[in-house]
Amino acid sequence: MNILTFDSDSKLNEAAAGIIIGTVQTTPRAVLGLATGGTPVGIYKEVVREYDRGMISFRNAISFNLDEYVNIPSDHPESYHSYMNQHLFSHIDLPAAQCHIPDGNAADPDAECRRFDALIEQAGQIDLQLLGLGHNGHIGFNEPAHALIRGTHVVELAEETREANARFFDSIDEVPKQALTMGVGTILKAKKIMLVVKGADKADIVARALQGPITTDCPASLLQTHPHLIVLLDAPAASKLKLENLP
Ligand SMILES: N[C@@H]1[C@@H](O)[C@H](O)[C@@H](COP(=O)(O)O)O[C@@H]1O
Repeated sequence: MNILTFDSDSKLNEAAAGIIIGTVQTTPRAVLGLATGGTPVGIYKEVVREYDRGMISFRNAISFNLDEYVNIPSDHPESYHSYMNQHLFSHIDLPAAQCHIPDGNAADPDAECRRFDALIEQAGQIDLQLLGLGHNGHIGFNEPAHALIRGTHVVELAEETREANARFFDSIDEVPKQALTMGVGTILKAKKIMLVVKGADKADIVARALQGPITTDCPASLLQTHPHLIVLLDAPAASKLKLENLP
């Protein structure tokens, strides 16, 4: 595990964007696993800035998003389809046919999950998986549970997750109760994982995820088992790590 801490948001975003861009530049048909939420917004902005400077083309890349809410129209401003278009896809030359996000409105959600997994399988391994971290330790929308699911599946969102994401909606009643999410098995199969966490409110969960026991109660703790995990933290998010125990 490689942990990097940053004293400014812009340096963190530049470093994370640099890792994404480096992967696309050095991998012939790079397969990117992409994330949503507040954390990656500045990273995508930096990627777009480099794209605008002519530093990178995504023409040959393929992307898979981690998750999508169930039952909100894909053009709803808070759907992850809208998020990705707004923050990344509409600004770069990644062909629409090569961007994959689970369809939260599929008539048969289980079939949609199998379709999504088959597409990932066909594309080969994910070269770089970008991850944020939920306050309860979720990755994608894999919530704490007795057992975690390997592939893409329908998940009931934890109340704390709905409360955390209510800031993006007019009220908590509008936050969907379910989502489709890539499973932890797929996430852990990525060749490289980049976990990005910002803010003092995540300091406790960062310490649990990276230095606590490996347990399904904190799905992000499974990342400790990954051979190529790079963690980018701002100083507040890193503040509860025990420096003497850093790997
Ligand atoms: N499903 C997403 C996750 O992929 C994200 O990493 C996490 C943290 O989000 P944020 O970056 O807004 O704190 O919660 C969301 O609900």
